[in-house]
Amino acid sequence: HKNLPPSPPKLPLIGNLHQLGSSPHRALQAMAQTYGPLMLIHLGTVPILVASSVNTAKEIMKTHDITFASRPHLNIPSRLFYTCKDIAFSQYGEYWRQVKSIAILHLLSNKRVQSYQQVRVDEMERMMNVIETSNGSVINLSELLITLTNNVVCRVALGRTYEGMKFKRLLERVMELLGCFSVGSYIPSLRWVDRVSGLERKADEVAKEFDEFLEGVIDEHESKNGVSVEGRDLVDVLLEIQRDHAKGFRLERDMIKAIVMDLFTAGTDTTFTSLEWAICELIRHPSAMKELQQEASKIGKGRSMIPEEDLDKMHYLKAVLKEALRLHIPLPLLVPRESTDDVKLLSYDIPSGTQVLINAWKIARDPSNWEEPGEFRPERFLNSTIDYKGLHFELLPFGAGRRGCPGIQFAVNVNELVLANLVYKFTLTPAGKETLDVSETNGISVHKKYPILVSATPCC
Ligand code: HEM
Repeated sequence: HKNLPPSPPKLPLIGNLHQLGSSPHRALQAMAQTYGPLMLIHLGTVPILVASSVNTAKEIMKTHDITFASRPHLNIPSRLFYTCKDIAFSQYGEYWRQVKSIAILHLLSNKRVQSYQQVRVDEMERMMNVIETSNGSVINLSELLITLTNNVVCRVALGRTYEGMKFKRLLERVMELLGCFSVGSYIPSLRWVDRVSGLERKADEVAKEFDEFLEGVIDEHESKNGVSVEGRDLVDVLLEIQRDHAKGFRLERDMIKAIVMDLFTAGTDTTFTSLEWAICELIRHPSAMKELQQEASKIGKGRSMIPEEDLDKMHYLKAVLKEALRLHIPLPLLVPRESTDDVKLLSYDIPSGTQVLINAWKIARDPSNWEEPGEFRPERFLNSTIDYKGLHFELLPFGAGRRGCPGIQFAVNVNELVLANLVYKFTLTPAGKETLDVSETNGISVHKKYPILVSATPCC
């Protein structure tokens, strides 16, 4: 006798799986037009609640946040993250609380993020030098931005950079696998499909390679007894907590590796993606680019770079980054959640154990929340109090509530510094149509399909 939310008709065994296609956030947007802002779809035999409006997202992530604060146990994340001993995929409870607070205290708090200012400046300058020495020939800006975000996270978490394609390719493969659909997670009787298709094997191979890399990092830290190039880094802190058994919390080696791996996958890809989209939209909108360059030269006043202290005066810069995050939410369906109790949502009965997706992408492009939602118009944020920190449910690129992203400040500080200085120092001219193309990749995070290729000439 339960009053369940409306559901689209489903096929036996596969449910609505066939309707999701390669771009689930778009398919779910279309389904919500018919079935409403709170619908219950079925992926295989698993019911999934999909929220697609400000009101329904708020009910889940604010009113009933604690009920929806867990994550479902999924096959691929479990294989990659040491049976979900990381932060993002671990179930709600004491373990998650402990590891999240360690990551915040030692890596992501405002104070810690401020302390990495020199690392950001070094890496930004290093990138500017590469651009400068290109002497106007075509460069792959996307590639440079990935290296920059990777290096920043490596230096503060691991104490030094690990450059080279092998590491970058490994991270890419983790993100690809997280975006793959595991049949066995949704149709238990077809678990064998994941084995036959090679998905489980690929996940195990990547997990093994990452594990070897992380073992090397930990050995390096143990042998130098905690003194790294950058001073005390996150791995040093985690090893210290492991030795001390602080507050009776036992941090095992697998947990350390899962936490570090999580921060890489959650932190580098999303930060790079949002910066790449912002630059792409600026190149596509020369008047917005001009406005931002004028602001940059006013604040820069002919100095060699715009320092971080001055970024707060750059209101248009902040508006550009917000607008890019609105139009191109890096994780369009956020990270799946799961309820841990029966709950009444609006007038519907939602049973304990229901998986939940929030279609933040649809909400950020909903004409009832935004004027001309498909247009890139940074001005809309100039006289608006709407922010992305999880209090305004029309803009949720970082999620909200207990499971909201703890890395907002980390990402924003990198992106503001790099974008401000890039447009301050260079005029970017696109090389070829694909740079302006807004096609997206498929997967858990949505990238620009084609890299940004530009020639850069110094601004006088
Ligand atoms: C523009 C950049 C970023 C975006 C768009 C982003 C987005 C998100 C989203 C949507 C979630 C899930 C929120 C939810 O379920 O409500 C999340 C979780 C998380 N993010 Fe970020 N993130 C970014 C940068 C970072 C950075 C730089 C770090 C760390 C270095 C980070 C670490 C995490 C972690 C650890 C979680 C899991 C939180 C939990 O489950 O309790 N993120 N992020």
